[in-house]
Amino acid sequence: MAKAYDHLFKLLLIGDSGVGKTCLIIRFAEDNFTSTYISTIGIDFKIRTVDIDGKKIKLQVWDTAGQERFKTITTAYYRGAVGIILVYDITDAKSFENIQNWMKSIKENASAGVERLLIGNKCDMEAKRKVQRDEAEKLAKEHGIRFFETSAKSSVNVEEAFSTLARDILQKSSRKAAPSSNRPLLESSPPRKAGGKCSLV
Ligand SMILES: Nc1nc2c(ncn2[C@@H]2O[C@H](COP(=O)(O)OP(=O)(O)OP(=O)(O)O)[C@@H](O)[C@H]2O)c(=O)[nH]1
Repeated sequence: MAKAYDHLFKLLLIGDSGVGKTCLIIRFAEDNFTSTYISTIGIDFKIRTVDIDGKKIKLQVWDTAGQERFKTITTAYYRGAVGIILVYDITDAKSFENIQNWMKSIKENASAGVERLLIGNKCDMEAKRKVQRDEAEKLAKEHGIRFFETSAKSSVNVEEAFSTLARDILQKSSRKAAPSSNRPLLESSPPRKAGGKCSLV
C-alpha cells in the first residue's frame, strides 16, 4: 500500500499564555476560530498533511501551554521537534519581550539545528498594536529566522507561516540527505523578510 505521506515533521508552538497558539493551530488544522479563551493545560496536538514541492508532509503540530506552571511538562516536548514557532501578541509588549526567554528555552531544551520561526499574532487588532513590525523584524534578523505577522481570527498569513516552516525543514533535510551538495549541513537560516502584509478586518 502506498504511504500516506513522504515525511512526518513534529512542530511545536511556544509563547506566553493568551498570545493565540491554540487558535493558530486550529486555524491551520481545521480552518476555524473561536473567541472563547480556554487556556491549554499541559500539551496537545493536531495533525494536517500538506503538499510541499510535490511531497506529502504530515505535520504533527504540538500546542504547549504558555503558563509558567506547565513549563516542566512542555519543555520535555522540545527535543523531538524539527520546527518551533515562537508566538507573541502584537497588542502585548510583554509577550514580545519574553520572546528572548522563549529563545533561551529553545537553546536549553531543543535539538541543535531545530528550525525556528517568529510570529506576531492578532494583527487584525491594529488599533491596539504595541509591538512595531520593524522591532520584530530586527529581532528575527538577529536570530537569523523568518518572521510573519498573522491573524488566527481573520486567517492572515497562517497558512503561509506553517508552509514556509515546513518547506525550510524539508529543504534542510534534503540537504542532509545529499551531503555531496556544497551547502553546509546545519547552516542557520539567513535573515529573511516576512511574507505578505497583514490586512485589517
Ligand atoms: N483578535 C484576535 N484574537 C485572537 C487571535 N488569536 C487568538 N485570539 C484570542 O486570544 C485568546 C487566547 O487565544 P489562545 O489560542 O487560547 O491562546 P494560547 O496562546 O493558546 O494560550 P495558552 O493556552 O494559555 O498558552 C482567545 O480569546 C482567542 O480568541 C487573533 O488572531 N486575533
